[in-house]
Amino acid sequence: MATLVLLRHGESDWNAKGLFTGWVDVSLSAKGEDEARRGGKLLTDAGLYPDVVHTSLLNRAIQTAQFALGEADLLWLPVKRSWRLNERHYGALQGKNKAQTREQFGEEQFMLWRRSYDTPPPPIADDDEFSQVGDRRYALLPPELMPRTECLKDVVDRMLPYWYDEIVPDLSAGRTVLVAAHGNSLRALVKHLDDISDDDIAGLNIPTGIPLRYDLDEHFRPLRRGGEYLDPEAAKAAAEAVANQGR
Ligand SMILES: O=C(O)[C@@H](CO)OP(=O)(O)O
Repeated sequence: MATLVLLRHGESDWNAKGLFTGWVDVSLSAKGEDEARRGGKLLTDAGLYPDVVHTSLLNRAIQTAQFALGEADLLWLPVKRSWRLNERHYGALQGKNKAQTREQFGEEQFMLWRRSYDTPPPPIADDDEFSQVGDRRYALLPPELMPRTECLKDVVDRMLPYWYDEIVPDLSAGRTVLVAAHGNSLRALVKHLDDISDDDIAGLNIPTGIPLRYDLDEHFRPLRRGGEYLDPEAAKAAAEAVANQGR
């Protein structure tokens, strides 16, 4: 059996302001820092000690791992980072207010962009203030892989190679793996793990800062579908709050 722990970053400054964030590199809010520390405490309270951590290239996930691992006295852990764990690129919606977008385009279009499996928002222009073109952290990314927008299906497609090539080898070596990432990159991973249909994934929301534990069988499939949040009640309330953003 292998153990995987998924951790969505704590609340970011833009989560607090209700803005679409995607690849824009915002920091944790003070509340988000507290959530991340609490996530670390939940790990130690559960006796869960990761051996390795994987993060996206975005500060809010990196900071969350740091705060959580600091709390657990595990700052020394080996770490791997990849753009493949980044948040979904939100295209031209990056930097836009969710409630205003919903008012402007209507509930149906808002939800299609936000939660449908295969409808990406319009692409972002390279000269948009919230474009990542030219960002040094993606300098080694082949230009044809640099997204200008993504739907969840695109995230599944770019995340899965990292799952198979980098995370599964750690799990099969017997390591407990912590993945600190984002609402939509973790939805992509949970969709794969729990084999959730393209339609049903629209209803899945991941709360900030609450570790989600998966014990996996020899085929790296969950022993228990849906895994187990280390604070299930708080996770349920927080997932509902995520679902209701923009309302
Ligand atoms: O703005 C974003 O990048 C994401 C996560 O915060 O938002 P949503 O939950 O609306 O997909």
